[in-house]
Amino acid sequence: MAYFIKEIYFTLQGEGSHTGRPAIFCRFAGCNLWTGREQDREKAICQFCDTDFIGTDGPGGGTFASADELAERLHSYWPTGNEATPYIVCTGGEPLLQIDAAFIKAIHERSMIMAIETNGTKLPPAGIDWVCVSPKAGSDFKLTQGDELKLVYPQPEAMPERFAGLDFEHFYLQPMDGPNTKENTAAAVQYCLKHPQWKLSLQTHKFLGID
Ligand SMILES: C[S@@+](CC[C@H](N)C(=O)[O-])C[C@H]1O[C@@H](n2cnc3c(N)ncnc32)[C@H](O)[C@@H]1O
Ligand SMILES: Nc1nc2[nH]cc(C(=O)O)c2c(=O)[nH]1
Ligand code: SF4
Ligand SMILES: [Mg+2]
Repeated sequence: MAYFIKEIYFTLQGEGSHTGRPAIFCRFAGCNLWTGREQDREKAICQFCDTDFIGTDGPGGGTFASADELAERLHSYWPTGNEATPYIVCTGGEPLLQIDAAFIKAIHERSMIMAIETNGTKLPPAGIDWVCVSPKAGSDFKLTQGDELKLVYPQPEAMPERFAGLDFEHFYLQPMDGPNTKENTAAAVQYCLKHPQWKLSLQTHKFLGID
């Protein structure tokens, strides 16, 4: 199977449990909750997306003919001469529209760790090492277990109470970035203080000025 990749880059994980961890980002093209075109945003299921995931034209992007070819390319982004195990974050767009068993196998054959960021509308194939689920209001939410649930806050039809009982190790609120970032951040802080099951996730890469 071919894989359509918007961009590949090496940076620090900016969000959630692994904030600060060096990671190779593999951004899959395409999403099932928005076309990615500005003129379609208003009628999209997910309307607050901060990401360009259309096409394969970003840095390191392209069409990869096989799982081995993509895994090999990802591996080449890890700095040589150190002991740490390469850590890959698959995101998008929606990575579970494309990730299959062959790709997971190709990652593990090269002794790399595979994490995903997903909207939770598709069930993942077995074997992914770290699953971060970020539910979206109005979507057909299916993935009720994983390592970390990272809810963008606030979403009136997807408030934290709906997700607090699900099978995750970590529960995060991530303030919705946009015209009301400051108010959303203050509201997320207040929610966490009242409901300490939830922790705050900030998009640290945005204020660090890294990708
Ligand atoms: C661009 S999405 C790609 C992965 C997947 N489609 C998803 O939604 O989880 C990566 C992460 O960014 C979050 N995100 C997107 N737009 C955001 C915004 N405006 N403010 C805060 N987080 C946002 C998503 O909820 C998700 O956790
Ligand atoms: N540094 C950095 N960390 C991230 N964590 C999740 C991201 C994403 O877009 O999925 C992201 C991103 O775009 N950049
Ligand atoms: S589901 Fe994820 S990639 Fe798709 S539009 Fe929403 S935030 Fe963006
Ligand atoms: Mg991002």
